[in-house]
Amino acid sequence: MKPEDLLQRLSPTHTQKCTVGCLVLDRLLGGGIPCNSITELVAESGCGKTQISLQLLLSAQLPTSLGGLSGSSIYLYSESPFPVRRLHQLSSSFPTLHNPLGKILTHPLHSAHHLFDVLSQLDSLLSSRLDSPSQIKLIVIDSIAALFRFEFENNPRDLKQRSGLFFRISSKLKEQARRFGLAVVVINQVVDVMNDTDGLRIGNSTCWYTSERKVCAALGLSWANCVNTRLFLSRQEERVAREVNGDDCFSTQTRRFIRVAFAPHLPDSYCEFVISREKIFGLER
Ligand SMILES: Nc1ncnc2c1ncn2[C@@H]1O[C@H](COP(=O)(O)OP(=O)(O)OP(=O)(O)O)[C@@H](O)[C@H]1O
Repeated sequence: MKPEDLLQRLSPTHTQKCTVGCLVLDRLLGGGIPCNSITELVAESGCGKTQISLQLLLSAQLPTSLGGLSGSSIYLYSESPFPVRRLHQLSSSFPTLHNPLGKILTHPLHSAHHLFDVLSQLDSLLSSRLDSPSQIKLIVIDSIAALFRFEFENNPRDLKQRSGLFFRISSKLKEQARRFGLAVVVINQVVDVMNDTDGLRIGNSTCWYTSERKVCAALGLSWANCVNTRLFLSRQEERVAREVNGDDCFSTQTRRFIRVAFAPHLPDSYCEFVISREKIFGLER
């Protein structure tokens, strides 16, 4: 094999992608969420991280001719219970899928160590389903920050252990992603940036703005080095005026944005997106 062939094989530009279920969002992402690597969705609460993940659980089941991965998915969750009703609602936008909820395996997570144990146990399941109609092609972890929040103190010993566990978890995920051709999506939260000196430039920016807060991704620099692609979601409340019986009435409207924070295969770009009852979709600029 020539070096350039190896580069081509490993480059996310050439790897298989999983459609997000919307052409505008796929265009932003160069075709969708790449297989063989880890993609992280970072945002404050209520921005749409879980909604996008749920849509991915469905779009991954689409045939490859429609941008899907023709596969089942695993959803590992640590916070709220698995949102079955919402998934059911979103599935109405995928009428060609037969029993889509039956192709999503779910498992609760109690701690970061538990996540590592669950991932280690997944090897045999992933192997047994390889190249079968029920092969697993997507793993979603919702959310990684919640798992680490309570387990470690802010002292040098705990921080060292925490970084060690980041690398063990991400190495396991990357190994599985490459071996089984999986797309891996990890959800992360944000922390406030208190002053300008707090912000360390990671990717396209030192910090981002959401709901008029200055934030950066939770879990710091060590974890940032564990993911291949980071997508930042934000929201902004806007006052909208409309006339009712000759009077001005004001209401608030939430605008949501998705931005490439860093990715080996994507430029710094963003687009606005909408969460409707039926689906999540991007808006043309
Ligand atoms: N059926 C629906 N129709 C329209 N919008 C919805 C619907 N269900 C949820 N949403 C929107 O999605 C938002 C929640 O998104 P989501 O749960 O993905 O946020 P999140 O970023 O995962 O937050 P958290 O970190 O708290 O889990 C809600 O605030 C709401 O605006």
